[in-house]
Amino acid sequence: MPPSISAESIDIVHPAISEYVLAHCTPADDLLIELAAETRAALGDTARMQVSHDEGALLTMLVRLTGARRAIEVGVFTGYSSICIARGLPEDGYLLACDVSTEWTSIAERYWERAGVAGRIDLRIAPAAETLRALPAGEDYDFAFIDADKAGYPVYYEEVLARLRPGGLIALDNVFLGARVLDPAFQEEHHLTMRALNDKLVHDTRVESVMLSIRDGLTLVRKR
Ligand SMILES: C[S@@+](CC[C@H](N)C(=O)[O-])C[C@H]1O[C@@H](n2cnc3c(N)ncnc32)[C@H](O)[C@@H]1O
Repeated sequence: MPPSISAESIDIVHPAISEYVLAHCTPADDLLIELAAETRAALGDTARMQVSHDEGALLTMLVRLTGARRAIEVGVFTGYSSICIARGLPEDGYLLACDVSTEWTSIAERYWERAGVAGRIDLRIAPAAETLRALPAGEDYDFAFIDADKAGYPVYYEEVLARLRPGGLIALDNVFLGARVLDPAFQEEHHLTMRALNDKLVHDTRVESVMLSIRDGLTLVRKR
């Protein structure tokens, strides 16, 4: 366990570095910029759930680098990350997109159409644990992005891993919980769950993993 720290006392990434990083990625296109703006205008502070541009660009790159054809997203919101994933897939690629909100995903569906990726995305509105458990057994998927309710992460991880091909990749978002994983003052269920999952991944011999300090922390897990 690293030394405990007050979550309020640190910036995970210094704001100046954050700004510099954003200015030095391939820029977001007009559609993603418009989606981010509409999400902010419609949902205010809730828009913070959306992945940042650098993280979205990383998702597209990871999907391309793994040569993924079939992907899963757990946590769609208004569709920014699903567009980034779908764009990395080939024309006949497939993205299973899980969420519980028709309100938020109705925005996503509009933007998927406009991005020309709607045909690749299969939206399932139901608790993701149910959707994943109902998938047939078999290592059919190449890539997964987990970015939904944090208490559900251990189940999402196990269900996705069981369906991932060897060499496939899972990306888990928000593994720092705003640095609260380091601060023992935070003892709610999702804090305990994320701490335990982060610790478990280190010794999980089924995979190799690396925790990246991009944004709120992104762990990449490659199935052996
Ligand atoms: C952090 S947001 C996802 C952000 C999205 N990846 C993006 O970049 O715009 C989390 C999403 O998880 C969804 N969610 C929460 N609980 C869920 C559950 N049990 N099953 C599926 N989705 C869930 C929420 O409705 C919300 O849209």
